[in-house]
Amino acid sequence: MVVPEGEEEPEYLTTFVLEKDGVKKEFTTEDYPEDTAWHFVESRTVLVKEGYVPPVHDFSIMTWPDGEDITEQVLSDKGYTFLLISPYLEFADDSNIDRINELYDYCGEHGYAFYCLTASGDDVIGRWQDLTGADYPFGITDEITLKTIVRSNPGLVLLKEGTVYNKWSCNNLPKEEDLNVPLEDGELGRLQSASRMMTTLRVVLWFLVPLFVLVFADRIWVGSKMYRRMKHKNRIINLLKRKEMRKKIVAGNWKMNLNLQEGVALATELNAALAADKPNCDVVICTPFIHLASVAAVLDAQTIGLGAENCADKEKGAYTGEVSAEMVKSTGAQYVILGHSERRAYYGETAEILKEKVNLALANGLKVIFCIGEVLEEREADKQNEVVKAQLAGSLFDLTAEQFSNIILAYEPVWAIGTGKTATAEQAEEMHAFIRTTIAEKFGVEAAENVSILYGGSCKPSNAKEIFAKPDVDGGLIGGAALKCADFKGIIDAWKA
Ligand SMILES: O=C[C@H](O)COP(=O)(O)O
Repeated sequence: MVVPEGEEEPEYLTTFVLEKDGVKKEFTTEDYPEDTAWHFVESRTVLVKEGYVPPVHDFSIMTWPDGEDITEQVLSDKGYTFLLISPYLEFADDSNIDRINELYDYCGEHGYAFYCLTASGDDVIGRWQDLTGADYPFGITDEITLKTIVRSNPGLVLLKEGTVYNKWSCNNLPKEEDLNVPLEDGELGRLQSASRMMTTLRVVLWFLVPLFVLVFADRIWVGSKMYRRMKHKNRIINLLKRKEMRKKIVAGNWKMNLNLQEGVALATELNAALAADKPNCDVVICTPFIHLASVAAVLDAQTIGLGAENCADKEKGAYTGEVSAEMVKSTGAQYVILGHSERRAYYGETAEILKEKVNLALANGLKVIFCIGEVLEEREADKQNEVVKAQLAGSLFDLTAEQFSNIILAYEPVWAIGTGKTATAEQAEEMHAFIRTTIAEKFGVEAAENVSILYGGSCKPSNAKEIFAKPDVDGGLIGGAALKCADFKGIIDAWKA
C-alpha cells in the first residue's frame, strides 16, 4: 500500500484462531506457530491506530498454510492481482468453478497474481481443492472484511496497487472472450471509474444522443409546421393580392326567360342602378340572341358588358336556326357563354363541339365564359376533379396562352344550378383552387393567376359575399337572381366592402 506523503499509515491487528488437539488458541502474525499440527479456525482484523484510509483497508492476507503475511506485497503490487473472495468456501457457489480455473490459467499466462482469500479452515480449503481442482494459492483473511469486499460468495476482485479496479459476482465473472487480451489492453483492466465513464458515455451515446436527436427533430417538425402555416398564410395573402389584380366579374345569364320588352326593361333598370351606384367589379349580362342588339343600345358599355348565351359551332352557311359567333359580335356583344351544363345536357354539346365554338368565338373577338362542373352522381362518387379537368382539357387545352387570356371560367356544380342548393364557400374554393392549378399546369402560373374563375349555382345576395371572399373565387355567373335588378345588384354589391 502506498501511503501519500504527510499521511500516517494505519495499524491493524489480525488475530488467528487455531486449533490443536481440540484446543483453540489465538495467535497474531508475531507468534503464529510453525507447528503444522495447529489448524486454522478463523481470523479477525481490528484497527489499532487510525491513519490514511486506503482504497482497500481493514485487510490482511496470511498465506495458507504457511501463515506468511503478504498483505503489503499484494496491496503494493504494481501489476494486477485477482482475488477470489470467499468468506466461507463451504458455502461457496461452485457452479462457475471452470471459469475460475480458466481465469487462474489466464493469470498464469500473463503474469498476474491470483489468490483465493477465505476465512475457512484447513479442512474446508482442502475439500475445495479436491472438489474443484483449484491450483491457485489461498490466503486467510478476516471473514467480516471479506464479506464487506464483495457480497457474492465467491466474488472476484481485481486489484492494482491497492486500488480495486473491478469487481464481479460469481454469476457475472469475466467471460471467456474477455480473457483473449491482456488486462492492460482490454476493458477488464480499466479502473472502474473509467469504466463508469465509459458507461456514462454509452448512456450518452445510446440514450441522450437519440433523445437529443428526437428533441431536435421535434423542434424542427414544430418549426416546419409553423413555417408551413406561415407559408400557407402567406400563400393566402399572396392569393388575395393576386386576386386583387384579377378581374372581378358578376355575369348574369338570363337563359330562356324574358321577352324582348322585358329584357330591355331589365337592362335599362340595371343600367340606371349601376350608373347611380358604380359597381366594384365588371358586370356582364348574357341574353338570348333576340335581345342582344336592343339591350346593347340601352347599356352603358363602360359599365355593363353584353354577351350571348351560345353561338354556333359553324362559321356560317346553311345552318337553319343557328347564330354564328360573328353575328353575336355584330350586335355589340363582347362575350359569349359556352359549355353551359344545360347546353351539354339538353343539346348534346360535346367537348369537341365546344372546342369548335370556343375557337370561332375567340376568332371573332368575343371573350368566352366557359362553363364546367360535375353532376350530383359524379360528386357523390368523388369524381368532380376528374370530370372538370376532362372538360377543360377537352375544349380548351389546344388554345395558345394568348387565346386562353380571353377565357373566363365558370364553375357550376350542376347539382346546385337552379336547385336552391349552393356549394359551400369551402367546396367552391376547393374546386376553384383545383381549376387554377390545372390551368397553371397547362398554361403556366401567370395564365392561372390571371384567369377569372366565377362560381355559378344558386348564388344569391345572401351568400355571394361569403363565396366571393374565397381566394380563388373571382365572381359569379348568376341565373335566377339575374332576372331581378335588385337581386342582381345585391350580388354585384357583394364586391363592395
Ligand atoms: O348560368 C347560371 C347558372 O346556371 C346558375 O343558375 P342559378 O343561379 O339559377 O342557379
